[in-house]
Parts: sequence; C-alpha cells; structure tokens
Amino acid sequence: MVVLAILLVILFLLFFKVALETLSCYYLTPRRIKRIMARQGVHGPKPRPLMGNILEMASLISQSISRDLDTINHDIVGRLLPHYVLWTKTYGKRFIYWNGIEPRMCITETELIKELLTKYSTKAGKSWQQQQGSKHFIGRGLLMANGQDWYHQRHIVAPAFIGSKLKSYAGNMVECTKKMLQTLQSEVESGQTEFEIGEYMTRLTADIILRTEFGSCYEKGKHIFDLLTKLQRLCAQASRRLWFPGSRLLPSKYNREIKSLKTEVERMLQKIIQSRKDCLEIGRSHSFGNDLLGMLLNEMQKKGGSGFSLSQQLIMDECKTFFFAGHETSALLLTWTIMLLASNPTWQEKVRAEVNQVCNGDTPSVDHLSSLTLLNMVINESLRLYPPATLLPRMAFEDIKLGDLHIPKGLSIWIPVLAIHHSEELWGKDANEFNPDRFMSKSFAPGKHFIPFAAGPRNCIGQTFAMMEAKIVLAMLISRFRFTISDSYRHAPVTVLTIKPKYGVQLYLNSLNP
Ligand code: HEM
Repeated sequence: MVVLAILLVILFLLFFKVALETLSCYYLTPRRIKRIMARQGVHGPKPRPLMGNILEMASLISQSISRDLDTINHDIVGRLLPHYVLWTKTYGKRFIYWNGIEPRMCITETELIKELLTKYSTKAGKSWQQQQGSKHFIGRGLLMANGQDWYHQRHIVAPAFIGSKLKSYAGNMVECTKKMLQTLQSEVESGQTEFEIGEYMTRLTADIILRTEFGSCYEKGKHIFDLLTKLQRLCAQASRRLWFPGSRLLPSKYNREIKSLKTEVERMLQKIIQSRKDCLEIGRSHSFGNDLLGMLLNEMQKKGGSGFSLSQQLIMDECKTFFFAGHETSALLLTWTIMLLASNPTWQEKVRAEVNQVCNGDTPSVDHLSSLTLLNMVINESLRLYPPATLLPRMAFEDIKLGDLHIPKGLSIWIPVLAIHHSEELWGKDANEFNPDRFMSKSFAPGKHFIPFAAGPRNCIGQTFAMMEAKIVLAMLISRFRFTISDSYRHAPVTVLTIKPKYGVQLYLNSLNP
C-alpha cells in the first residue's frame, strides 16, 4: 500500500513537472519575452495560440509569389519577404513576430548585426525549433551545434578549409567542371540549343563536394546524394508541421518516410567508415585518407584533451552537414550568376576578356584566381542580389545586451539578409539593379551590410571554398561558351530555405571553340 502511494506521488510529481514545463514553454516564457520587448518599444503582429504568425506569413507569401515577374527585375524583397515589408511599415525597423511558439525579433541595423555576429558566437545560436526541423537530416553537425560543442567542432574542421588544404581541392573542381563542359559540348554538337543550367550546376557542385568529402569513395557518395536530396526536401516541410505539439512522434507517413531515409543514409555512411577502418587495420592504407571524412576519422581516434570527442554519429552528421551546406548554396550562386551574365551581355564580354587575358587559354589555377577582379565583382553582385541564405537566425541562450536593447534568453533574432542587401538606404537608389561596379571600391564594408556568408566567428566555414569553386567553374564556362537567356525563361525567384529560380534558368549556348 505504501509502495503504491509512493508510486502515485512520483507519478503525480512527474506529471506536474511535464505540465509546468509545457505551460512555461508554450505560454509563460513567450508572454514574458513579449512583455520585455514591448517595454523597450518593440512590437509586432498579434500571434495566434500555437500557430503564432505562421498562417499570416504563409498567406502573404503565397499571394506574392502566385504571379511570375514580367521582366528580369531584381526588386524581389516584396515578393519573397512580403511579411517583412508589411511589418516594417507598421511597426518600424525592429519588430517581433511569432513562428509558432518561437518569438523572433527582426533587426536590420548594421551596428546591432555586427555586434550580434561578432560578440555572441557561443551565447547565441540555433534554436530548439531549428534543430528539431533538421534533426533527422543533419543532426548535430556544425551548422546546428551550439555553445562549447560548436566551438570544438569548428576547431576540428577548420584546418580542412585553410591554406594548402584548400588549394588541394582546386584540382577536383577543375576535373568535375571539365566533365560537365564535355557533356554540354556533346549536347550542343548533337543539336540541343536550350539548357536548364541550374540542373547542371546542381550536379556539378554535388560532384565537387562529394569528392572533397569522400575522395575515392565518391561513387558510393553518389547514392548518398540521392537519398540526402530526398531527405532534405522532406525536412524542409518540417517548419510547417512543428507547431503541433508531439506531432514528430506520430507514426505518420511523413515521419516514417523521414526515418527510413535517415536510416538508409546512415547505413551507407557506416559502410564507408567501416571500410576505411578495415583498410587501416589490415595495413592496406596508412591513414584514414586525405579527404574530409579521413580528417574527421583521424580526429575521432585522438583523445580530446578538451573533454570533447567526436563520436561516429557526429562524424556522420558532419558528412551530411557539409554536403547540405556546401552543395545547394554553391549551385544557386552559380545559377544566379550565369542568369545575370546571360541577361547582361556587356558584363559577360568583359568577364570573358578578363579570363582570356589572365588564363591565356589554360585551365584556371589557384594563382590565376586573385587576378580575376571583374569576375569577383560579378560574383559579389550576384551574392548581394540573390543571397542563397536569405535569413540568418540566432537565438539568445542567456540575457544579452545588444546596442540599447536588452535581449532576454529565449528570444530569436532574425537578420533578413535579402532585405539588407536590397536596402536603398544602405546601397543607394540603384540597390535593385545589377551593377558589379559597386564592388570595385573597398568602401562597401564587408560583414556589415554585405553578409552572404554571415560574419564573425560563426560565419560560413566554406566561404573561401565556395568563392574558389565559383571562380573556377565560371571562368571555365565563360571561355568555352557564349550564353544568352532563353525566350522560355520566366523570372520567378522563390524561397525554399534558399532563393531558387522556380522554373530553373533556361539558356541558349553557343560553343566558342567548335
Ligand atoms: C555560395 C555558397 C555559400 C553560401 C552563400 C553560404 C552561406 C552560409 C551562411 C550564411 C552561413 C551561416 C548560417 C547560419 O549561421 O545560420 C553558413 C554556414 C556554414 N557553411 Fe556555408 N555557404 C556557402 C557555401 C558553403 C560551402 C561550399 C561549405 C562547405 C564546403 C559550407 C559550409 C558551411 C558550414 C559547415 C556552415 C556552419 C558554420 C558554423 O556554424 O560554424 N558553406 N554558410
């Protein structure tokens, strides 16, 4: 009888604790944050219970993207962030809105952004909601890690993206691009005139990142690529489902599909890892390999003096993270830049002349890249007009001070990169025009209002890799083909995590050395 009574008390206490935590998470904490921000003059649209402002945002976006643009017009903030435009008009530069139960404050002031990104790399990071959304996809890899875990993971992978290591990837980039150009050439020779260049860029950047990650195991990596692409598509829908408490635990078709894809991807990654371990054990190789996976496996063997060690699960999460972070973003940068060059023939000719003069008919090498100034300006202008990552999120894990603002723990801060890059106040009256000349001068203050790769200690670790890749691919493409935008191209940028051309980018290609 006494045992039963104790059990009942424990059960009651457990239930009470869960109920209190749920109440705090879904109601008390959000209300507290709202009050604190309102006292500081930060207001926003009224949230609905559980859904916050999700429905309002979704309806504004679906209205704004329901029509394609009539011309190739880069004034796309109202189309892609209509809620941002509406709420800045109504509530001012700083406003607070609700993604389900998560309060998010939007800021555009460059001083505040700089302070947030440089000063608070461990005190602010990825929110629980973001982590849940990508949990089955990239897990706790670098992109979603927080605090000290993030710090250690960043230090482990950083050597793969500097100096001679970085230079060593150039050969892969050239080889993969050659293969793609040969395919294009034979298709042109067989009479094809129109090409959806986005597809080619997606395959090319996947090829490059898979070789960087898996080296010779690249063919096996290709199967992982297909599975990860499917998994990414499914996980992108997660934010629309998360508002419903416990929905992730339901055995729905959606959840089952995600689980089975994740299991399959990890089974294949485990096989690759095991075969590396076996080769080392039986003496067929002397190390785990020179690629990114090899480097991570070497780190796993070391006993971390810091108390942090890489588990096999974390290695798999990093492999998936690098694939995700380094593949689609780069493909989009290339696709949008080609679209811009195709619709601005004068710039295309200028860049071609520069490439011909610098490379003199050779394939571009790392040494050539720093002399490709005009190409660099065009790539920057493309990243400004069509930044693949449109928003930068950071959640405060403790109370922080940001300029004149007191940011309470639990508040997410969202930096609308796209809106900042198109701001007339920051870039002048021609902010929505393609004008690479603006990057000729050094006075545009990188990291302040030009933040395609974020800024501060938690910026994009693959930034130099991505710029090197973009220059190599574009230099090789432009010296082989002249391209013009096809009559069938419809300008319709949409955002699905990143900014994409809704129907792809159709081009006419003319071979320059038939
Ligand atoms: C044009 C191409 C690229 C763009 C525009 C881009 C942009 C970004 C941005 C904005 C972030 C910060 C995200 C955030 O904190 O919310 C980021 C982080 C990251 N990027 Fe990139 N990226 C590109 C290419 C790459 C490549 C090629 C790789 C790897 C080879 C890569 C790997 C990563 C990783 C691992 C992070 C997480 C860094 C951390 O949290 O410490 N990215 N990227």
